[in-house]
Amino acid sequence: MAVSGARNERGEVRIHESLDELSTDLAYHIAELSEASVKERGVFAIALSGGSLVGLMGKLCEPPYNKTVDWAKWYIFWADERVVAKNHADSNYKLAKDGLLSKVPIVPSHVHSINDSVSAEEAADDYEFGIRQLVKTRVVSVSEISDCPKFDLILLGMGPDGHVASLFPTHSVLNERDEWVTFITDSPKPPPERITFTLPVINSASNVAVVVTGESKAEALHLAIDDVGPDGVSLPARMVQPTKGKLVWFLDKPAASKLDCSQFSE
Ligand SMILES: O=C1O[C@H](COP(=O)(O)O)[C@@H](O)[C@H](O)[C@H]1O
Repeated sequence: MAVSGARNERGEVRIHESLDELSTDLAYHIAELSEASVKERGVFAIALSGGSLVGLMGKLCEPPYNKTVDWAKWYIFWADERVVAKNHADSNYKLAKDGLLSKVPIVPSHVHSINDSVSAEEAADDYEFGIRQLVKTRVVSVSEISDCPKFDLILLGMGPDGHVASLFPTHSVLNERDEWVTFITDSPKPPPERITFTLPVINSASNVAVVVTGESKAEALHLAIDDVGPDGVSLPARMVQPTKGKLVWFLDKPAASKLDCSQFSE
């Protein structure tokens, strides 16, 4: 059974016995948020990441969710994308298409992937423009306290270095406050060219879920979640602090192995 505990501004932490248990909990969480959002707004605007996350969402393609989720109301975005062709092995779109989108009845026009035939800078501008149009029509809500889009759910992974989306440690894009979507051409993790949601957009979401598995991420997770003083301040994963939204961490035991669990409640 997952151990859950409210941890001040670091959100709710759910530690799972196995990846199977984590996947079950994650699918349940996403389906619940989808239902609530469709009931309240008539749509569900969800932003995906790449990496290990997509495989862990696999149970959404199985019963009961393949039938019970209102897929026609889903609008799909990416919190980050690699600027490569959509059929390239590094494409986050391809990963999601192969692992999820092709297995459930999502409306093709609701899938908002990047323009892969332009530069990273143009792709970021173009992606932001598209989101602005959807904010105008309220497919994506708007934050009451910033002019940012308010996604119903942003799903993030975290790298062993503590990066989330394509926001890498010490990179200047961590300071971006004006753009919704920005770009980098020097990612320390290949491929180098990427677009990414900025922190103000991530922190304006109604819900953010960060999915982290594996022992290689335990130290960064400790810095991201525990009270570590100045050591963690500049870690991108620690900068994920939704202003009004709910933050939930979905962890397996190896990833959580360096957390100070004394503050968790069952
Ligand atoms: O490069 C990326 O890495 C992160 C983490 O990936 P993971 O495989 O270690 O889970 C991912 O969240 C991001 O979307 C992706 O572009």
